Amino acid sequence: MLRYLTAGESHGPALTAIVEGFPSGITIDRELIDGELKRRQGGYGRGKRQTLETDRVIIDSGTYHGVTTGAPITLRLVNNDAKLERLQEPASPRGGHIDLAGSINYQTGIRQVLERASARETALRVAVGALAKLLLRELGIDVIGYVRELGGIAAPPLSFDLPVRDASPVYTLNPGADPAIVAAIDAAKAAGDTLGGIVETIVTGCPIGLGSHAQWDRKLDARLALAVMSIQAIKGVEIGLGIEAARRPGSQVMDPIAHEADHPVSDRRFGFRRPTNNAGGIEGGTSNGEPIVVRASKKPISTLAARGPSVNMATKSPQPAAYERSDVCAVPAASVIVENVVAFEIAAAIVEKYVGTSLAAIKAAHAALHDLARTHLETWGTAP
Ligand SMILES: Cc1cc2nc3c(=O)[nH]c(=O)nc-3n(C[C@H](O)[C@H](O)[C@H](O)COP(=O)(O)O)c2cc1C
Ligand SMILES: C=C(O[C@@H]1CC(C(=O)O)=C[C@@H](OP(=O)(O)O)[C@H]1O)C(=O)O
Repeated sequence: MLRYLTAGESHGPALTAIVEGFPSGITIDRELIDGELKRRQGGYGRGKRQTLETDRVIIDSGTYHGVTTGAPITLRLVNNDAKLERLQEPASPRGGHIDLAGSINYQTGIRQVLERASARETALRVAVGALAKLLLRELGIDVIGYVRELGGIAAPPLSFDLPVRDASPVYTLNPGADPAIVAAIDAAKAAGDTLGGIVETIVTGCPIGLGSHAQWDRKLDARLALAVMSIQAIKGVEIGLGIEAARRPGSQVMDPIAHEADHPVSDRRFGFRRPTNNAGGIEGGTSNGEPIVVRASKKPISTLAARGPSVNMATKSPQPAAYERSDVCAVPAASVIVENVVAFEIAAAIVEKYVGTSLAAIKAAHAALHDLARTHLETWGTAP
């Protein structure tokens, strides 16, 4: 079983993740992991904090001469802005944050709970997902995330007709990338407000048969939804058509099935072709070989420079919500986070399916199960 835990506070000395069950034999590609961390730090609308941090992964365990051993892998990120013990207790809780419910739940101040709830933790989740990508790429599985919509303005969708890597670079919203969206972020900032958006992740190259229909907690769509929904500020998750499916008749939701007799032996889909992908690559909790499409809505950031109404925790009298500094928009960052969180869940499903302790074992099982499925189809109806 591939799993991980994270630890660390936003302004503590460091953030740590322990990844358990990661197979042996995979060469650590630091450039890939640090590249993902850099992508997460980018995007138009981020606040001052990103100018202070330079996220680079430190690997404290689980490798030997740069190759994974199968032992738990410790990933660490240093916080440059480490000042936890010097930070003051906010006088008033911020709506949209853990501040009120968390300090009652844990009987602490607001600082203790907000530090752990902070999306600073998503840096670790990206590092863990990037590690997972090192396994996925060995099997030809690619994961890409991008922005679909920001502040209600549509961004160009990714074309399904092109190989995913060539179709579109990640939509990072550097200044000038999309004048309408950049202007909307600038306007929100000037008003002391913030913007949210919709991000999408597409996984290509998945074998048929990740997840299972047989039990609720083994369903791949359910696992993806849990993982993505757990990301700070994500408020909705869809697979394929998602919510839109409810508005259409069945004939416009169900993906027809065809078969192409003339397909290569290595074809992941054994010649089966689907002209549409409304299911988003998952039917009955199981990957069906089509691209997996996960969409998520990210709420606008709740900490407002214009300071929303709140109350003083000591006197209970009205006092605007606390404000120190904040992002105005972190939707591009969310696209990178969702992408890497999805990558991890796909890798976990791979490790589970192929019961793999090593990369070699996973590759052998991958090939053997493909052959088994092909024989199953070729001899269909002949077995007693
Ligand atoms: C990449 C990223 C950056 C974020 N930056 C901020 C921020 O600067 N200020 C803030 O108030 N919330 C920020 N958030 C959102 C909060 O972490 C989140 O809303 C809060 O922890 C409450 O969790 P919930 O919205 O999931 O209920 C950010 C979220 C993400 C994904
Ligand atoms: C540090 C990160 O995001 C932070 C997430 C966050 C929050 O409340 O979630 C609040 C801000 O932190 P600070 O108060 O230090 O400016 C963001 O900068 C990061 O993404 O690396």
